[in-house]
Amino acid sequence: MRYLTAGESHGKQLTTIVEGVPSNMPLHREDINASLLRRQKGYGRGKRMQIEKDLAEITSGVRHGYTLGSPISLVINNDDFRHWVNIMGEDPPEERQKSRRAVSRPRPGHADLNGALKYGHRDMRNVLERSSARETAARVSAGAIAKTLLKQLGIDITGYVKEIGGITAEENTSLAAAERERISEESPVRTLDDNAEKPMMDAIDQAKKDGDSLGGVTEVYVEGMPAGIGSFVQYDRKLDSRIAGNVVSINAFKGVEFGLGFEAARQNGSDVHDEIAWDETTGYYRKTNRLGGFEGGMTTGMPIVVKGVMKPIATLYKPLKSVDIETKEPFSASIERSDACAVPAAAVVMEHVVAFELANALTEQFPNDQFPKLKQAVEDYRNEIRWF
Ligand SMILES: Cc1cc2nc3c(=O)[nH]c(=O)nc-3n(C[C@H](O)[C@H](O)[C@H](O)COP(=O)(O)O)c2cc1C
Ligand SMILES: C=C(O[C@@H]1CC(C(=O)O)=C[C@@H](OP(=O)(O)O)[C@H]1O)C(=O)O
Repeated sequence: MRYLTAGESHGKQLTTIVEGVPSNMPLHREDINASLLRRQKGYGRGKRMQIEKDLAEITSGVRHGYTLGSPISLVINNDDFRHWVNIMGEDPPEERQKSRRAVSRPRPGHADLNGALKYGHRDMRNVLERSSARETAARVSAGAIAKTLLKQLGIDITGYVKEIGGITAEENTSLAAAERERISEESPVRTLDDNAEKPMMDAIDQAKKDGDSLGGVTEVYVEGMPAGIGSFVQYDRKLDSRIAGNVVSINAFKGVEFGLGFEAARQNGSDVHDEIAWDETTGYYRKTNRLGGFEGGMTTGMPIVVKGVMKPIATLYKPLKSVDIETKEPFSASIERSDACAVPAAAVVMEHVVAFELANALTEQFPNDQFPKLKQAVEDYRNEIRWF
């Protein structure tokens, strides 16, 4: 499976094309829209999210609620486009086009300057429009299709917030614990709007007051992946590395950990590796899951536990210094709107990005044009490895 996205942040719409989804898999736009709605929630987001109401329209590849095996295309409208027609429209009236100011002031922490240098754009709007995390809505729509596939194979995946601005979700009341309990439900990632997460919300409020922003740690937890998915035989077939690359491809993500992650560097081997056991119902399993579900680039059959690190939002009300590319003069970046913290939304994005890579690995390992046959092949494999 693979997908491509297209679309500018304030352009007309986002487009996603997903290829390689087998035929005869039930798929409903409601499932995709539920995911999109979750991505829009979360304490700390700016005014843009009040304007958008993300809904995906399936424009090809699905008929009467089943996939056809042909490419699935999806479109999501940018409701904000109506405010940007003169700037982002294909054919704005000429007099307005003349009065339109080029963006010549690159924002630190964004793609603006590097993208301008690379593509030769003196108007950095040509960079920032596409580099915006608006694109993550399209990625979630692709991931929602993958999640539908995984769910029908008995694989549940959920993403949640672990940490914001150095404040960790407490284990007992945490988003993590609550989410794990509800893992097989529709998994509405909590949106930092109840008392358990009050310290995080306070920290976001304080950052906002200070004109600052916060990052954090998100975690994705996957149950039900059979052992042996991925491969050790070639570097680019290692599934953990493919997941890591995909996580870091999300806007503002700077690091990934599996299981104990960086903590493993500070432990003895006997406190890091997971002993192997077997019983009739489960087959092989690990007594602990400190490695987070991967050994040798392949799944172990234990839950996959992967964390992502999101840097604080780059656009700050407390302006950072930069240089105007026309005058070469320094300036302080001023802004009109931005998120103060997008970690809850990013947890949903990460969940969908990981889901896609898992679905991709499964369809590679059990290639079949027809979903019911793929499902049977996965079931046969599960039975086979239980008694291996
Ligand atoms: C869901 C989400 C929302 C984001 N919202 C903003 C925002 O409002 N302002 C901002 O400066 N960056 C925001 N970002 C991050 C930027 O898109 C990102 O930092 C920028 O494109 C540069 O890419 P890099 O940080 O991966 O190097 C957001 C990221 C995500 C995942
Ligand atoms: C539009 C989304 O996120 C945007 C990502 C983003 C950025 O710089 O990445 C900047 C903000 O956009 P704007 O400049 O229009 O306020 C966010 O709202 C979204 O998540 O759908």
